[in-house]
Parts: sequence; structure tokens; C-alpha cells
Amino acid sequence: MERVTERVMEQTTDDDADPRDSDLVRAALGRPVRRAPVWFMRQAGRSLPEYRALRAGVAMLESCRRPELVTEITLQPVRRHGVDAAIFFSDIVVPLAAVGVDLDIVPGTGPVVAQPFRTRADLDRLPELTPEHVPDITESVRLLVAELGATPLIGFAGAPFTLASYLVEGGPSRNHEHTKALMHGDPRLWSDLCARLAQISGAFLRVQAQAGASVVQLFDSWAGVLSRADYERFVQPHSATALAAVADLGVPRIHFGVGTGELLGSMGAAGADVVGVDFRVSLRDAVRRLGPGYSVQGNLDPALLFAPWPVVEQRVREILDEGADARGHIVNLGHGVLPDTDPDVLTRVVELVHELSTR
Ligand SMILES: Cc1c2[nH]c(c1CCC(=O)O)Cc1[nH]c(c(CCC(=O)O)c1C)Cc1[nH]c(c(CCC(=O)O)c1C)Cc1[nH]c(c(C)c1CCC(=O)O)C2
Repeated sequence: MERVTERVMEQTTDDDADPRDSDLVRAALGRPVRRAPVWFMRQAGRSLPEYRALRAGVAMLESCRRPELVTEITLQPVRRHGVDAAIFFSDIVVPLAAVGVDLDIVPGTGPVVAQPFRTRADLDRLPELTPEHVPDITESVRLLVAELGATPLIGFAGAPFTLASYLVEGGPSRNHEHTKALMHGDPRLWSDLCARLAQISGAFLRVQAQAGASVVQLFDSWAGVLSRADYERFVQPHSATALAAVADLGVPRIHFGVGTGELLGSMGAAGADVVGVDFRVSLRDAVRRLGPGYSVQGNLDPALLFAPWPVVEQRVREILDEGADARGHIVNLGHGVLPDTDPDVLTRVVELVHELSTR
């Protein structure tokens, strides 16, 4: 643990109230932290009974558009676990629905698009996103930032590739065959589709950052199904456009995907301050692949949270130790919290990370 504490600075109380001075933001920018920041992807959601109670009878997409509900659901895991960040309660398809795409989030399945996108004419169903499409998002973020005080809010969007895969396949997909067929069969249309999606993602991130989110995360969850060559040719430029949309706002940018061990360097180069690492690659290897200019986020296997506590504890210790190789480390899972996770284990992980990384 020596190397973890070396990066930990003296506790200060002066400007504790500014989320831009939080350990999350500091770690993202490679600055010294008071203690290692920890939060969990999908921390707001089905693993919490208080979430299920609030959501009863309200459809997922509808719940994302009600500011009071969004605020309460976003705050639940912060209160319960004492995590170092809130993640905005929404979904990657919310901006697509906001511009008029006919889709639904089906429980147990995920986003389902009524008419899959396959032809140039389909682009007409994908107008650009303006802040006027999502006034409720601005309102929710403002309400949240007021409630959160010193705790930073992470805004997010889906990356063009992951969004395109839902639009082109029409729903979740194992092989992404229609997406890959379009990408390679009509590269012009693919590029135009992703350019439109990059505008939508970037604008959605910008709305959240301008309303007060302190950090943003671009989720390219399914990018790991691509070779590095295809990623760099067909995807990276569009993700770079989405990330560039908030470059002038000074909010650190996290870029995340699953199974992206071969893509980490290219995902960093798209314009990220932090690269998310899943549980397949050790943080030490990730840092080596990325080079010195990036912080890392990750990478506890969400399934390990079902193992006996000593296993979890040992792994958390290792992750903190490996993360110390990076200029900054945000402790997280390698992917989202699984629905049946015992919430008490998440709370224990937060306590352990804080205990181990506090001087
Ligand atoms: C691919 C993806 C989606 N949505 C998201 C991604 C990228 C992250 C990842 O890779 O896991 C991102 C997302 N979705 C949700 C959040 C909210 C904040 C948080 O992380 O806690 C975030 C950041 C809420 C949600 N999004 C969804 C839920 C579950 C809805 C419910 O409670 O009924 C939540 C809380 C629905 C959703 N939406 C999506 C899926 C695959 C699902 C699950 C479907 C299911 O198994 O029921 C698309």
C-alpha cells in the first residue's frame, strides 16, 4: 500500500465544498488526492431496494425525464454507500428518444428500436440534439448539483458506436452483424450516421456539463467487439468529436468500454483524461499500454462481489496497488453493478478503499 499513500496528500478543509476540487476530479487530472475516489457504474439502479420502490409503476424512459425522480434516484447510492461521485440517473438512449427516435427500454432486455436504421433515408429520423430537446435534463442536473454540494456529479452519454449498434441492430446484439455489415458495406453512410450520433452525444454531455456536472463519461460499452484497425478507422474519430464537444468546459473526460484491452491506447487518444479498464486487463498492463498521460478507472470484476468477503478484500487491495502505477486512479468496477448484487458489499468496498488509501 506504500505507493498508494504516497499519492495521498494532507486532508484540507478549506475548499471542500467545491466538487471541482474533489478527489474524483483530482484523480482524473492526475493531481494528488486525499484518498482514492471510488464509485460504481450502475450504482443507481436495480441492486437497491429503495430504487425499486421508487420506480414501481414508472417506465424506465419516463423515469429519466422526471427531475424529482432523477434527483432522488441519483442521490440514493451516494447516501447509502458514501461513494465519491454521483452518476446522473439516465440512459444512453435518452437523447435518441428526445430527438424523436421511436424506442423503448424493455425490462430485462434493454433498448429496443421500433424501426432499425439501415438506409440513408433513416438519417432523416435522427435530427441534431439541441438543449431545447432536453430542458428536464438541465433542470435535473441543477437540482442535483445543489443537493450534492462537494460531491461531484458525473454526466454521461453513449458513444457513437454503441448507440449506432442499438439503432442498426434494433436492440441488444451478440454479434453486431448488421452494424458491421453497414460499417464495411457502406462506409459513407456509416460515417454520416456516426457523425450525427457524435453531435447528439457531444450535445448531451455539454448540456450536463453546462448545468453543473463536474466530470463526464462516454460509454462505448460494445467497442470491444472491434479490431483495433476498425476501431481507429470507423469509430475513434466520432468518439473524438463527442469528447471534443466539452473540451472548452474544462470537465475531465472518462472514456469507457468493455473488452477493450486492445483499444485502450486508441480510446485514450480520442481525447480522454481517464480510460476505463474492465476486469480482463490488469491496471498495471493498462497503464503500460496507455502511457503516462492518462488516469485509469476500474477494474473490480462485478461478479467477484458475489464471492466471500476475504476474496473481495484481497482483490481491492491488489487493484489499489496496481492503480498506483497510474498518474491517477478512480476505483470502480470493470463494468456495471449486477442487479442481484448485495448492496452491503458495495458499501464495504467503499469503506475499505477509503480506509486503505487514507493516510
Ligand atoms: C449499454 C448501456 C445502456 N445504458 C447504459 C449503458 C452503458 C453502460 C453499460 O455498459 O452498462 C448506461 C446507463 N444506464 C443507466 C445508467 C444510470 C446511472 C448508473 O450507472 O447508475 C447508466 C450510466 C440506468 C439504467 N438503464 C437501464 C436500467 C434498468 C432499468 C430498470 O430498472 O428496469 C437502469 C437502471 C436499462 C438498460 N439500458 C441499457 C441496458 C443494456 C439496460 C439493461 C436492460 C435490463 O437488463 O433490464 C443500455
